[in-house]
Amino acid sequence: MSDKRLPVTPWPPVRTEPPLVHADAPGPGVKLEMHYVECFGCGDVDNGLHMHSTVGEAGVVYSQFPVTAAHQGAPGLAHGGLLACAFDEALGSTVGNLLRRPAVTGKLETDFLRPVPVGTTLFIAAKVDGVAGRKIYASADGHLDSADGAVAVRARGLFVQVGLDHFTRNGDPDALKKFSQTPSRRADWDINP
Ligand SMILES: CCCCC/C=C\C/C=C\C/C=C\C/C=C\CCCC(=O)SCCNC(=O)CCNC(=O)[C@H](O)C(C)(C)COP(=O)(O)OP(=O)(O)OC[C@H]1O[C@@H](n2cnc3c(N)ncnc32)[C@H](O)[C@@H]1OP(=O)(O)O
Repeated sequence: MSDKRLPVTPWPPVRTEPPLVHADAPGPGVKLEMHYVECFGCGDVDNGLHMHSTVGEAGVVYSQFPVTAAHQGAPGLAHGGLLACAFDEALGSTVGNLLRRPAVTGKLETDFLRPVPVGTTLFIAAKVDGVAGRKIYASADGHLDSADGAVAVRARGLFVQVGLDHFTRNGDPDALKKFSQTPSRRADWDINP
């Protein structure tokens, strides 16, 4: 397949430092827990994406999105918005777990290169590409049905580090308590850039 459709803009788009994996980050082979039970991407939600992620070598996090009939856009095919959601989850999980810096998606771009049929599983490989202050750049490839299957979707995201008060102030005042109900989550994250 020609790469003519892929972005030609430099990535990351600004000068960055290499990502510093946190000393307490889960290591290769560790299966990541859902970050929040009500998360549409990784939580225990009816018709959610039910994504599972595992830390790989060299700062890569592998996530799987099993595409079901509940995720259709066109008949028999995954909805593009839900595919973008899967990448938001995979990239956010990579940033959150490896850097242990609370961050939200500022920008997410996706290239849909091949259709993703219902019944397939998208194997997503994500990594952090660079950090510039609060700005964290990450990217991922989504492969059809196996880790080395054809690339169907590619994504690039900018995550912006926030204080934990972002979630209590803008969302649920009990957000931190709810996050911490997932056993591996603690409110003792590094919150300063
Ligand atoms: C999410 C859970 C985290 C909870 C933590 C606890 C446990 C988690 C554990 C593990 C995590 C695991 C999994 C996470 C999985 C999935 C995560 C899904 C994430 C989401 O789904 S999250 C929802 C969608 N997301 C939003 O709901 C954001 C709404 N938004 C805002 O809340 C503000 O907009 C904010 C905070 C983004 C920035 O606001 P702000 O005032 O703090 O800062 P400011 O505007 O100055 O931006 C600072 C620098 O970023 C540049 N910048 C910003 N936006 C840009 C853009 N679009 N394009 C280009 N550059 C951009 C500026 O240009 C500036 O750059 P510079 O410094 O160079 O000037």
